[in-house]
Amino acid sequence: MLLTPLHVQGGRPLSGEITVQHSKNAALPIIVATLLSREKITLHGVPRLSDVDTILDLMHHLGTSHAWVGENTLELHTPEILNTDAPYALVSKMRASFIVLGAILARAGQATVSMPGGCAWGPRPVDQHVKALRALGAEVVEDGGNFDARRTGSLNGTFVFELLTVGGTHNAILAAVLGDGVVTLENASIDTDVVDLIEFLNSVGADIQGAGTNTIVIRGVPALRGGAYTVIPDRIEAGTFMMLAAATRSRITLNNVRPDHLRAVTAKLQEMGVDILESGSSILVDATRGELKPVNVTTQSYPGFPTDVQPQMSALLATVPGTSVVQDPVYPDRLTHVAELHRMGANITVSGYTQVIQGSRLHAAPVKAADLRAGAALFIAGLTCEGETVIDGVQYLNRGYEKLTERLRGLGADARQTELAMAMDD
Ligand SMILES: CC(=O)N[C@H]1[C@@H](OP(=O)(O)OP(=O)(O)OC[C@H]2O[C@@H](n3ccc(=O)[nH]c3=O)[C@H](O)[C@@H]2O)O[C@H](CO)[C@@H](O)[C@@H]1O
Ligand SMILES: C=C(OP(=O)(O)O)C(=O)O
Repeated sequence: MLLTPLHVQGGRPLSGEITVQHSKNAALPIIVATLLSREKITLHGVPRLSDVDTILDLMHHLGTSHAWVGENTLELHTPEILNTDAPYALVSKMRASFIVLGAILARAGQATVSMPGGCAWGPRPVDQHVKALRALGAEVVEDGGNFDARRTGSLNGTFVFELLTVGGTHNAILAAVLGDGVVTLENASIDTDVVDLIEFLNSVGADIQGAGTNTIVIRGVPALRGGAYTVIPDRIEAGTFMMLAAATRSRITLNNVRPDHLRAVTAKLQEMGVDILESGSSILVDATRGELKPVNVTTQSYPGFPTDVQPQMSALLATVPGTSVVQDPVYPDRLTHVAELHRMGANITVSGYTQVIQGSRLHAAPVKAADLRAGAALFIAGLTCEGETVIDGVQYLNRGYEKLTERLRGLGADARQTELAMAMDD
Protein backbone atom coordinates (compact mmCIF):
# COMPACT_ATOMS: atom_id res chain seq x y z
CA MET A 1 0.00 0.00 0.00
CA LEU A 2 1.43 3.37 -1.00
CA LEU A 3 0.54 6.08 1.47
CA THR A 4 0.57 9.80 1.02
CA PRO A 5 2.38 11.89 3.65
CA LEU A 6 0.70 13.00 6.84
CA HIS A 7 -0.21 16.69 7.10
CA VAL A 8 -0.21 18.13 10.61
CA GLN A 9 -1.23 21.67 11.61
CA GLY A 10 -0.23 22.23 15.21
CA GLY A 11 0.35 25.01 17.65
CA ARG A 12 -2.70 24.71 19.85
CA PRO A 13 -3.55 22.58 22.86
CA LEU A 14 -5.60 19.42 22.47
CA SER A 15 -8.25 18.23 24.92
CA GLY A 16 -10.61 15.38 25.67
CA GLU A 17 -10.35 11.61 26.09
CA ILE A 18 -8.64 8.91 24.05
CA THR A 19 -8.85 5.15 24.41
CA VAL A 20 -5.50 3.39 24.29
CA GLN A 21 -5.33 0.28 22.12
CA HIS A 22 -4.18 -3.11 23.32
CA SER A 23 -0.48 -3.85 23.10
CA LYS A 24 1.21 -4.56 19.77
CA ASN A 25 4.29 -6.00 21.45
CA ALA A 26 2.20 -8.29 23.69
CA ALA A 27 -0.19 -9.32 20.90
CA LEU A 28 2.52 -10.38 18.43
CA PRO A 29 4.12 -13.09 20.63
CA ILE A 30 0.70 -14.28 21.82
CA ILE A 31 -0.43 -14.68 18.21
CA VAL A 32 2.75 -16.68 17.55
CA ALA A 33 2.14 -18.73 20.71
CA THR A 34 -1.16 -19.99 19.28
CA LEU A 35 1.01 -22.12 16.96
CA LEU A 36 1.60 -24.36 20.00
CA SER A 37 -2.05 -25.50 20.16
CA ARG A 38 -4.04 -27.65 17.73
CA GLU A 39 -7.23 -26.05 19.02
CA LYS A 40 -8.98 -22.83 18.07
CA ILE A 41 -7.94 -19.77 20.09
CA THR A 42 -9.76 -16.44 20.29
CA LEU A 43 -7.77 -13.31 21.10
CA HIS A 44 -9.52 -10.12 22.17
CA GLY A 45 -7.80 -6.74 22.09
CA VAL A 46 -5.67 -7.34 19.00
CA PRO A 47 -4.78 -3.98 17.43
CA ARG A 48 -5.36 -3.62 13.66
CA LEU A 49 -1.83 -2.86 12.55
CA SER A 50 0.41 -3.67 9.61
CA ASP A 51 2.71 -5.61 12.00
CA VAL A 52 -0.24 -7.84 12.90
CA ASP A 53 -0.95 -8.39 9.18
CA THR A 54 2.73 -9.28 8.69
CA ILE A 55 2.73 -11.92 11.43
CA LEU A 56 -0.59 -13.30 10.11
CA ASP A 57 0.95 -13.67 6.63
CA LEU A 58 3.78 -15.66 8.18
CA MET A 59 1.38 -17.77 10.26
CA HIS A 60 -0.69 -18.49 7.13
CA HIS A 61 2.48 -19.87 5.51
CA LEU A 62 3.04 -22.08 8.58
CA GLY A 63 -0.51 -23.49 8.49
CA THR A 64 -2.64 -21.14 10.62
CA SER A 65 -6.05 -20.03 9.46
CA HIS A 66 -7.41 -16.85 10.99
CA ALA A 67 -10.59 -14.80 10.98
CA TRP A 68 -11.37 -11.37 12.41
CA VAL A 69 -14.65 -11.98 14.22
CA GLY A 70 -14.88 -8.48 15.70
CA GLU A 71 -13.04 -5.20 15.17
CA ASN A 72 -10.21 -6.33 17.48
CA THR A 73 -11.06 -10.00 18.00
CA LEU A 74 -9.08 -12.60 16.13
CA GLU A 75 -9.67 -16.34 15.87
CA LEU A 76 -6.63 -18.48 15.11
CA HIS A 77 -6.43 -22.17 14.36
CA THR A 78 -3.39 -24.29 13.54
CA PRO A 79 -4.50 -27.94 13.34
CA GLU A 80 -1.20 -28.89 11.66
CA ILE A 81 2.08 -27.15 10.92
CA LEU A 82 2.22 -27.21 7.11
CA ASN A 83 5.66 -25.61 6.68
CA THR A 84 8.50 -25.40 9.18
CA ASP A 85 10.35 -22.54 7.50
CA ALA A 86 9.99 -18.78 7.93
CA PRO A 87 11.46 -17.28 4.76
CA TYR A 88 13.42 -14.03 4.50
CA ALA A 89 10.66 -12.22 2.58
CA LEU A 90 8.37 -12.61 5.62
CA VAL A 91 10.90 -12.33 8.50
CA SER A 92 12.73 -9.31 7.06
CA LYS A 93 9.53 -7.22 7.24
CA MET A 94 9.46 -7.38 11.02
CA ARG A 95 12.13 -8.50 13.49
CA ALA A 96 9.56 -9.70 16.01
CA SER A 97 8.74 -12.57 13.67
CA PHE A 98 12.01 -14.26 14.69
CA ILE A 99 10.23 -15.72 17.73
CA VAL A 100 8.44 -18.18 15.46
CA LEU A 101 11.72 -20.13 15.73
CA GLY A 102 10.91 -21.35 19.26
CA ALA A 103 7.25 -22.01 18.49
CA ILE A 104 7.82 -24.02 15.30
CA LEU A 105 10.64 -25.97 16.97
CA ALA A 106 8.35 -26.88 19.87
CA ARG A 107 5.41 -27.95 17.74
CA ALA A 108 7.22 -29.59 14.78
CA GLY A 109 10.64 -30.62 16.18
CA GLN A 110 12.55 -28.60 13.62
CA ALA A 111 12.48 -25.07 12.22
CA THR A 112 14.30 -22.98 9.62
CA VAL A 113 14.02 -19.25 10.20
CA SER A 114 15.77 -16.53 8.26
CA MET A 115 18.17 -14.28 10.19
CA PRO A 116 16.20 -11.12 10.95
CA GLY A 117 19.05 -8.73 9.99
CA GLY A 118 19.35 -5.13 11.15
CA CYS A 119 16.71 -2.47 11.40
CA ALA A 120 16.48 1.24 10.64
CA TRP A 121 18.55 2.25 13.65
CA GLY A 122 21.29 -0.40 13.57
CA PRO A 123 22.09 -3.97 14.56
CA ARG A 124 19.74 -5.96 16.77
CA PRO A 125 21.48 -9.26 17.53
CA VAL A 126 19.70 -12.56 18.30
CA ASP A 127 22.72 -14.32 19.87
CA GLN A 128 20.86 -14.81 23.18
CA HIS A 129 17.90 -16.48 21.44
CA VAL A 130 20.26 -18.97 19.81
CA LYS A 131 22.42 -19.54 22.91
CA ALA A 132 19.32 -20.24 24.99
CA LEU A 133 17.94 -22.84 22.57
CA ARG A 134 21.35 -24.54 22.31
CA ALA A 135 21.84 -24.59 26.10
CA LEU A 136 18.43 -26.23 26.50
CA GLY A 137 19.34 -29.07 24.14
CA ALA A 138 18.36 -27.94 20.63
CA GLU A 139 20.82 -28.09 17.78
CA VAL A 140 20.96 -24.74 15.98
CA VAL A 141 23.15 -24.13 12.93
CA GLU A 142 23.55 -21.05 10.77
CA ASP A 143 23.23 -21.88 7.11
CA GLY A 144 22.93 -19.53 4.14
CA GLY A 145 21.32 -16.68 6.06
CA ASN A 146 19.02 -19.02 8.00
CA PHE A 147 18.99 -20.56 11.44
CA ASP A 148 18.21 -24.27 11.28
CA ALA A 149 17.00 -25.62 14.63
CA ARG A 150 16.24 -29.20 15.56
CA ARG A 151 15.47 -31.10 18.74
CA THR A 152 15.46 -34.82 19.34
CA GLY A 153 13.58 -34.70 22.65
CA SER A 154 12.04 -32.14 24.98
CA LEU A 155 14.07 -29.09 25.93
CA ASN A 156 15.60 -29.33 29.38
CA GLY A 157 17.98 -27.52 31.70
CA THR A 158 18.91 -24.02 32.80
CA PHE A 159 19.97 -21.00 30.78
CA VAL A 160 21.24 -17.73 32.24
CA PHE A 161 20.68 -14.82 29.83
CA GLU A 162 23.77 -12.60 29.53
CA LEU A 163 21.49 -9.55 29.33
CA LEU A 164 17.80 -8.81 29.67
CA THR A 165 16.07 -9.57 26.38
CA VAL A 166 12.34 -9.52 25.80
CA GLY A 167 12.43 -11.40 22.48
CA GLY A 168 15.04 -13.88 23.70
CA THR A 169 12.87 -14.70 26.73
CA HIS A 170 9.80 -15.09 24.47
CA ASN A 171 11.65 -17.45 22.13
CA ALA A 172 13.00 -19.67 24.94
CA ILE A 173 9.59 -19.89 26.64
CA LEU A 174 7.84 -20.82 23.38
CA ALA A 175 10.43 -23.52 22.68
CA ALA A 176 10.01 -25.12 26.13
CA VAL A 177 6.22 -25.20 26.65
CA LEU A 178 5.50 -28.60 25.03
CA GLY A 179 7.10 -31.91 26.07
CA ASP A 180 8.21 -33.45 29.35
CA GLY A 181 11.30 -31.42 30.21
CA VAL A 182 11.83 -28.74 32.85
CA VAL A 183 13.48 -25.50 31.74
CA THR A 184 14.70 -22.74 34.02
CA LEU A 185 15.48 -19.33 32.58
CA GLU A 186 17.61 -17.10 34.80
CA ASN A 187 18.09 -13.36 34.30
CA ALA A 188 14.91 -13.53 32.23
CA SER A 189 13.02 -10.39 31.19
CA ILE A 190 10.31 -9.14 33.56
CA ASP A 191 8.74 -7.04 30.81
CA THR A 192 4.94 -6.74 30.76
CA ASP A 193 4.92 -8.43 27.34
CA VAL A 194 6.68 -11.49 28.78
CA VAL A 195 4.20 -11.63 31.67
CA ASP A 196 1.27 -11.39 29.25
CA LEU A 197 2.66 -14.21 27.09
CA ILE A 198 3.03 -16.43 30.16
CA GLU A 199 -0.48 -15.62 31.40
CA PHE A 200 -1.90 -16.46 27.99
CA LEU A 201 0.04 -19.74 27.78
CA ASN A 202 -0.99 -20.77 31.31
CA SER A 203 -4.63 -19.96 30.45
CA VAL A 204 -4.52 -22.63 27.71
CA GLY A 205 -2.79 -25.29 29.79
CA ALA A 206 0.94 -24.46 29.99
CA ASP A 207 2.80 -24.81 33.30
CA ILE A 208 5.01 -21.74 33.68
CA GLN A 209 6.00 -20.19 36.98
CA GLY A 210 7.83 -16.99 37.83
CA ALA A 211 6.15 -14.48 35.49
CA GLY A 212 7.36 -11.00 36.39
CA THR A 213 10.49 -12.30 38.13
CA ASN A 214 13.96 -12.94 36.69
CA THR A 215 13.60 -16.71 37.14
CA ILE A 216 11.04 -18.46 34.95
CA VAL A 217 10.42 -22.20 35.27
CA ILE A 218 8.66 -23.96 32.40
CA ARG A 219 7.45 -27.53 32.95
CA GLY A 220 6.60 -29.13 29.62
CA VAL A 221 3.00 -30.28 29.02
CA PRO A 222 1.82 -32.76 26.35
CA ALA A 223 -0.53 -30.31 24.57
CA LEU A 224 -2.26 -26.95 24.92
CA ARG A 225 -6.01 -26.43 24.87
CA GLY A 226 -8.06 -23.89 22.97
CA GLY A 227 -9.38 -20.83 24.77
CA ALA A 228 -9.88 -17.09 24.78
CA TYR A 229 -7.62 -14.33 26.09
CA THR A 230 -7.52 -10.52 26.18
CA VAL A 231 -4.23 -8.75 25.43
CA ILE A 232 -3.01 -6.06 27.89
CA PRO A 233 -3.31 -2.33 27.09
CA ASP A 234 -0.39 -0.85 25.15
CA ARG A 235 1.92 0.96 27.58
CA ILE A 236 3.99 2.32 24.68
CA GLU A 237 0.96 3.85 22.96
CA ALA A 238 -0.09 5.27 26.35
CA GLY A 239 3.42 6.67 26.86
CA THR A 240 3.27 8.22 23.38
CA PHE A 241 -0.04 9.96 24.18
CA MET A 242 1.36 11.17 27.51
CA MET A 243 4.32 12.75 25.68
CA LEU A 244 1.90 14.25 23.15
CA ALA A 245 -0.24 15.78 25.92
CA ALA A 246 2.82 17.31 27.59
CA ALA A 247 4.40 18.56 24.34
CA THR A 248 1.20 20.32 23.25
CA ARG A 249 0.65 21.64 26.82
CA SER A 250 -2.74 19.92 26.86
CA ARG A 251 -5.11 18.27 29.32
CA ILE A 252 -5.98 14.78 28.06
CA THR A 253 -7.52 11.71 29.66
CA LEU A 254 -6.24 8.31 28.54
CA ASN A 255 -8.61 5.37 29.01
CA ASN A 256 -7.78 1.64 28.93
CA VAL A 257 -4.37 1.99 30.57
CA ARG A 258 -2.46 0.08 33.23
CA PRO A 259 -1.02 2.91 35.36
CA ASP A 260 1.22 0.36 37.10
CA HIS A 261 2.91 -0.35 33.73
CA LEU A 262 3.71 3.35 33.27
CA ARG A 263 5.43 4.27 36.53
CA ALA A 264 8.76 5.37 34.98
CA VAL A 265 7.02 7.50 32.34
CA THR A 266 4.66 9.04 34.88
CA ALA A 267 7.51 9.84 37.30
CA LYS A 268 9.53 11.64 34.59
CA LEU A 269 6.56 13.75 33.50
CA GLN A 270 5.81 14.65 37.12
CA GLU A 271 9.45 15.68 37.57
CA MET A 272 8.93 18.02 34.60
CA GLY A 273 5.91 19.60 36.28
CA VAL A 274 3.12 17.74 34.46
CA ASP A 275 0.15 16.86 36.68
CA ILE A 276 -0.89 13.23 36.47
CA LEU A 277 -3.99 11.82 38.08
CA GLU A 278 -4.57 8.07 38.04
CA SER A 279 -8.05 6.68 38.45
CA GLY A 280 -8.63 2.97 37.87
CA SER A 281 -7.77 2.27 34.25
CA SER A 282 -7.58 5.97 33.31
CA ILE A 283 -4.85 8.58 33.55
CA LEU A 284 -5.41 12.33 33.31
CA VAL A 285 -2.34 14.16 31.95
CA ASP A 286 -2.48 17.90 32.58
CA ALA A 287 0.32 20.05 31.20
CA THR A 288 -1.69 23.27 31.15
CA ARG A 289 -0.51 24.60 34.50
CA GLY A 290 2.82 26.46 34.37
CA GLU A 291 6.17 26.06 32.59
CA LEU A 292 7.64 22.60 32.11
CA LYS A 293 11.14 21.87 33.41
CA PRO A 294 13.96 20.08 31.55
CA VAL A 295 14.97 16.63 32.84
CA ASN A 296 17.52 13.87 32.31
CA VAL A 297 16.23 10.52 31.08
CA THR A 298 18.01 7.16 30.69
CA THR A 299 16.28 4.18 29.14
CA GLN A 300 16.31 0.77 30.78
CA SER A 301 14.55 -2.57 30.55
CA TYR A 302 11.10 -2.65 32.16
CA PRO A 303 10.27 -1.27 34.70
CA GLY A 304 12.71 1.49 33.67
CA PHE A 305 11.97 4.24 31.15
CA PRO A 306 11.18 2.45 27.84
CA THR A 307 13.40 2.86 24.80
CA ASP A 308 10.17 2.71 22.78
CA VAL A 309 9.17 6.11 24.27
CA GLN A 310 12.65 7.68 23.98
CA PRO A 311 12.18 9.44 20.60
CA GLN A 312 8.79 10.83 21.72
CA MET A 313 10.36 12.06 25.00
CA SER A 314 13.17 13.67 22.99
CA ALA A 315 10.59 15.50 20.85
CA LEU A 316 8.83 16.73 24.00
CA LEU A 317 12.09 17.91 25.60
CA ALA A 318 13.03 19.73 22.37
CA THR A 319 10.12 22.07 23.24
CA VAL A 320 11.02 22.60 26.92
CA PRO A 321 13.34 25.59 27.63
CA GLY A 322 16.60 24.60 29.35
CA THR A 323 19.02 21.70 28.94
CA SER A 324 17.84 18.08 29.03
CA VAL A 325 19.94 14.96 28.57
CA VAL A 326 18.46 11.78 27.06
CA GLN A 327 20.46 8.56 27.00
CA ASP A 328 19.38 5.31 25.32
CA PRO A 329 21.83 2.55 26.24
CA VAL A 330 19.21 -0.10 25.37
CA TYR A 331 19.38 0.90 21.69
CA PRO A 332 22.37 3.26 21.38
CA ASP A 333 21.70 4.02 17.70
CA ARG A 334 17.99 4.77 18.08
CA LEU A 335 18.44 8.32 16.84
CA THR A 336 16.75 8.56 13.43
CA HIS A 337 14.41 11.24 14.81
CA VAL A 338 17.26 13.66 15.57
CA ALA A 339 18.15 14.88 12.06
CA GLU A 340 14.46 15.28 11.28
CA LEU A 341 13.81 17.27 14.47
CA HIS A 342 16.77 19.47 13.45
CA ARG A 343 14.76 20.35 10.32
CA MET A 344 12.07 21.65 12.69
CA GLY A 345 14.56 23.84 14.54
CA ALA A 346 15.40 21.50 17.44
CA ASN A 347 18.75 22.03 19.12
CA ILE A 348 20.01 18.50 19.82
CA THR A 349 23.66 17.44 19.90
CA VAL A 350 24.50 13.75 19.87
CA SER A 351 27.48 11.98 21.34
CA GLY A 352 27.29 8.18 21.38
CA TYR A 353 23.89 7.31 22.81
CA THR A 354 23.54 10.69 24.54
CA GLN A 355 21.38 13.53 23.23
CA VAL A 356 21.88 16.94 24.80
CA ILE A 357 18.73 18.90 24.09
CA GLN A 358 18.35 22.69 24.40
CA GLY A 359 14.61 23.22 24.30
CA SER A 360 13.00 25.94 22.17
CA ARG A 361 9.94 26.58 20.04
CA LEU A 362 9.90 24.28 16.97
CA HIS A 363 8.75 25.26 13.50
CA ALA A 364 6.89 23.33 10.79
CA ALA A 365 8.95 21.57 8.09
CA PRO A 366 8.76 18.60 5.74
CA VAL A 367 10.22 15.57 7.57
CA LYS A 368 10.55 11.83 7.07
CA ALA A 369 10.06 9.00 9.54
CA ALA A 370 12.54 6.14 9.23
CA ASP A 371 11.02 3.96 11.96
CA LEU A 372 7.89 3.63 14.08
CA ARG A 373 8.69 5.62 17.22
CA ALA A 374 10.66 8.24 15.26
CA GLY A 375 7.42 8.73 13.31
CA ALA A 376 5.53 9.22 16.57
CA ALA A 377 8.15 11.75 17.72
CA LEU A 378 7.75 13.74 14.49
CA PHE A 379 3.95 13.66 14.80
CA ILE A 380 4.25 15.04 18.34
CA ALA A 381 6.72 17.72 17.21
CA GLY A 382 4.40 18.69 14.34
CA LEU A 383 1.48 19.14 16.72
CA THR A 384 3.52 21.63 18.80
CA CYS A 385 4.18 24.07 15.96
CA GLU A 386 2.13 26.49 13.93
CA GLY A 387 2.01 25.93 10.18
CA GLU A 388 1.94 22.65 8.30
CA THR A 389 4.38 19.83 9.04
CA VAL A 390 4.35 17.18 6.32
CA ILE A 391 5.54 13.77 7.53
CA ASP A 392 6.66 11.14 5.04
CA GLY A 393 7.16 7.48 5.98
CA VAL A 394 3.61 7.05 7.29
CA GLN A 395 3.82 3.27 6.80
CA TYR A 396 6.04 3.12 9.91
CA LEU A 397 3.35 4.78 12.04
CA ASN A 398 0.83 2.24 10.76
CA ARG A 399 3.09 -0.55 12.09
CA GLY A 400 2.25 0.42 15.64
CA TYR A 401 -0.66 2.86 15.96
CA GLU A 402 -4.20 1.96 14.90
CA LYS A 403 -6.10 4.76 13.11
CA LEU A 404 -3.80 7.33 14.71
CA THR A 405 -4.85 10.44 12.81
CA GLU A 406 -8.55 9.67 13.20
CA ARG A 407 -8.17 9.12 16.96
CA LEU A 408 -6.08 12.25 17.46
CA ARG A 409 -8.62 14.29 15.51
CA GLY A 410 -11.00 13.30 18.33
CA LEU A 411 -8.72 15.35 20.63
CA GLY A 412 -8.90 18.34 18.28
CA ALA A 413 -5.71 17.63 16.32
CA ASP A 414 -5.59 18.87 12.74
CA ALA A 415 -4.02 15.88 10.99
CA ARG A 416 -4.80 14.27 7.66
CA GLN A 417 -3.48 11.15 6.04
CA THR A 418 -4.87 10.36 2.62
CA GLU A 419 -4.57 6.86 1.34
CA LEU A 420 -3.99 6.48 -2.39
CA ALA A 421 -6.20 3.87 -3.99
CA MET A 422 -3.22 1.93 -5.27
CA ALA A 423 -2.59 -1.73 -4.50
CA MET A 424 1.14 -1.66 -3.97
CA ASP A 425 3.24 -3.35 -1.35
CA ASP A 426 4.98 -1.04 1.15
C1 LIG B 1 8.28 -6.57 18.95
C2 LIG B 1 8.83 -6.15 20.26
O1 LIG B 1 8.35 -6.54 21.30
N1 LIG B 1 9.84 -5.29 20.22
C3 LIG B 1 10.36 -4.73 21.44
C4 LIG B 1 11.38 -5.66 22.03
O2 LIG B 1 12.39 -5.88 21.05
P1 LIG B 1 13.44 -7.04 21.27
O3 LIG B 1 12.78 -8.19 21.93
O4 LIG B 1 14.09 -7.26 19.95
O5 LIG B 1 14.45 -6.35 22.27
P2 LIG B 1 15.37 -7.04 23.38
O6 LIG B 1 14.73 -6.90 24.70
O7 LIG B 1 15.71 -8.40 22.91
O8 LIG B 1 16.68 -6.13 23.30
C5 LIG B 1 17.22 -5.51 24.48
C6 LIG B 1 18.70 -5.33 24.29
O9 LIG B 1 19.32 -6.60 24.21
C7 LIG B 1 20.16 -6.70 23.07
N2 LIG B 1 20.11 -8.11 22.61
C8 LIG B 1 18.91 -8.72 22.45
C9 LIG B 1 18.83 -10.04 22.05
C10 LIG B 1 20.03 -10.74 21.81
O10 LIG B 1 20.03 -11.92 21.44
N3 LIG B 1 21.21 -10.09 21.97
C11 LIG B 1 21.29 -8.79 22.37
O11 LIG B 1 22.38 -8.24 22.50
C12 LIG B 1 19.53 -5.73 22.09
O12 LIG B 1 20.47 -5.33 21.10
C13 LIG B 1 19.11 -4.60 23.01
O13 LIG B 1 20.23 -3.79 23.29
O14 LIG B 1 11.95 -5.07 23.19
C14 LIG B 1 12.65 -3.85 22.93
C15 LIG B 1 13.26 -3.39 24.24
O15 LIG B 1 12.28 -3.10 25.16
C16 LIG B 1 11.69 -2.83 22.32
O16 LIG B 1 12.42 -1.69 21.94
C17 LIG B 1 10.99 -3.39 21.10
O17 LIG B 1 9.96 -2.53 20.70
C1 LIG C 1 10.85 -1.17 17.82
C2 LIG C 1 9.63 -1.60 17.91
O1 LIG C 1 9.20 -2.76 17.35
P1 LIG C 1 10.16 -3.87 16.68
O2 LIG C 1 10.95 -4.49 17.78
O3 LIG C 1 9.21 -4.82 16.03
O4 LIG C 1 11.05 -3.16 15.68
C3 LIG C 1 8.63 -0.82 18.68
O5 LIG C 1 7.52 -1.33 18.91
O6 LIG C 1 8.93 0.33 19.04
